[in-house]
Amino acid sequence: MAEAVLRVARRQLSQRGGSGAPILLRQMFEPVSCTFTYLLGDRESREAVLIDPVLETAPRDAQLIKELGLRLLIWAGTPRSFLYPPDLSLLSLPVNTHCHADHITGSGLLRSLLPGCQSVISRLSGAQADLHIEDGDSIRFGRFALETRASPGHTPGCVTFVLNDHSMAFTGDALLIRGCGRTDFQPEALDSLTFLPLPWPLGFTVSTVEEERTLNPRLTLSCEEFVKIMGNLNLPKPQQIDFAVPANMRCGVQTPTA
Ligand SMILES: N[C@@H](CCC(=O)N[C@@H](CCS)C(=O)NCC(=O)O)C(=O)O
Ligand SMILES: [Fe+2]
Repeated sequence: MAEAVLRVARRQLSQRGGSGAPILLRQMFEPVSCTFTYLLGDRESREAVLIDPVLETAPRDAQLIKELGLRLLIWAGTPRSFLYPPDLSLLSLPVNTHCHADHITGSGLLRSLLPGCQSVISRLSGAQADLHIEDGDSIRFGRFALETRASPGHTPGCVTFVLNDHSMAFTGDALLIRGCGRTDFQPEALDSLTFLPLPWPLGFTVSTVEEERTLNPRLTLSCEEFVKIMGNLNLPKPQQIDFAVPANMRCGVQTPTA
């Protein structure tokens, strides 16, 4: 069994890094699907995790990981916005990480570009991966760990990753800055999302729970109002959905394209 698998410990939500060490953090952008990819690393052990890689930018991410002298343990399917929460009670409720509909994950290609790294996604996503995680699982990298919080709503398999010092949360499409992910892909998940009502990104890349609670218009809606609004967004289908979802159910493209 690979080391990365062993590093995913079950039910360790209360565990903290406690080192106070500064984490290596890079936020990267993929402009076609407007996806943020996050690289988190431990400067001491050089172990790293990549959240939400995109197929087209996987070579960029692999190069950066090599340039920084990092060893990628896993990638993790997830978010496009992150929060610095003064109060994590909101985030202990459904937020997200999921099988994407707007782009093909870069995870399959990264497995080829960085041999030894392993793909990770939630079991509830139903997608293939080297490693499936569930609510409460902790993904360790060096002195840090990401705690997995189930956050259905945008999709039933969405999860949010909370850094174990509780300084950051990677929420994905369920909770966007001033927004939230659409709920018409899997409407049965809507109930859970009503706890985290929100609107849409305005170009911001970082926010806080307090800020969203205050400034995110949908946080003040009643459940009924929220359900009504989400049911009447009438958004067009994501352009890549018809081939991105089937590909992502197989962990993306498995071999480098010519
Ligand atoms: N135009 C984009 C798709 C836009 C879209 O549907 N985004 C999703 C998140 C990605 S699955 C979403 O939940 N949007 C919320 C909203 O309020 O728009 C494309 O064609 O890729
Ligand atoms: Fe999505």
